[in-house]
Amino acid sequence: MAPIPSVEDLPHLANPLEDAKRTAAYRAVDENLNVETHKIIGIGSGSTVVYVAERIGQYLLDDKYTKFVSKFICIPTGFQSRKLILDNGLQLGSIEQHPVIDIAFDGADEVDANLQLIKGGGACQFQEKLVSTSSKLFIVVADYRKKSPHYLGTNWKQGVPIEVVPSAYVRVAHDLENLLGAKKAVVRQGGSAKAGPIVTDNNNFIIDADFGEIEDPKKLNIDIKLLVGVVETGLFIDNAEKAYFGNSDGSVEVQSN
Ligand SMILES: O=C[C@H](O)[C@H](O)[C@H](O)COP(=O)(O)O
Repeated sequence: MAPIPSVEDLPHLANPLEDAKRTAAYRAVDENLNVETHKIIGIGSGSTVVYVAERIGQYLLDDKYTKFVSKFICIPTGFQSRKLILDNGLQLGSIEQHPVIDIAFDGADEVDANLQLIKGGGACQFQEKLVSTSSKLFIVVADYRKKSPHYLGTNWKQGVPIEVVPSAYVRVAHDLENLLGAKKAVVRQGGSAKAGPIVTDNNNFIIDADFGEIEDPKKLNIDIKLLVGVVETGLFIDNAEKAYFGNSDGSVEVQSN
């Protein structure tokens, strides 16, 4: 058993960007997780939420908190997330068993001034949105690159990730470009890791649709959802409560509505 290390005392990681992610994630857990009242915990996907799971694992190892954290049930958002939960000694549960979640933590690809998000850079947005919208509290953790200076689509240039049924990818790409005005809508390929499209944890494809700067993400989200063949968009609207951004100087900026 070991007491939780304070963020300030931690040795720097080799990569300053990882330091920024870790500081944001640790602060977000320390300031929002209530080990006595929270029990069902949503764990997102990506490289920043790794530090959320790590921090919660540190609470598990601290005598003061073990009796609470050992009773946590953590709800994953995909294969990587499940492994994060298990690797940190936490109890794994399912959203079928726990459709109401107390608090969820996850990363983001971009955050605008209204706390609207683009997510899905890692192709996990369907289960992430299922968990984040089933949670009473949803906290975003990110590094400084993710805070948009303006609209969504300003810094994140890869397009809005959209999960689609594989048989519908041609139709959805056509509709995104011809009905909704996407500059381009391209199926995400596996590159050198996999010949052909990547396949999500839900056995679907991802289309990345470039809409440039998105002035009205709420409307765009609805318009995309109405297209036949769309499973879920990477636009997370009116969902996040707060966002923690780790900066390269070790500071953390907190955005809330
Ligand atoms: O599909 C992946 C998720 O939406 C991630 O949370 C998002 O891409 C951010 O990932 P990272 O924390 O690695 O920047």
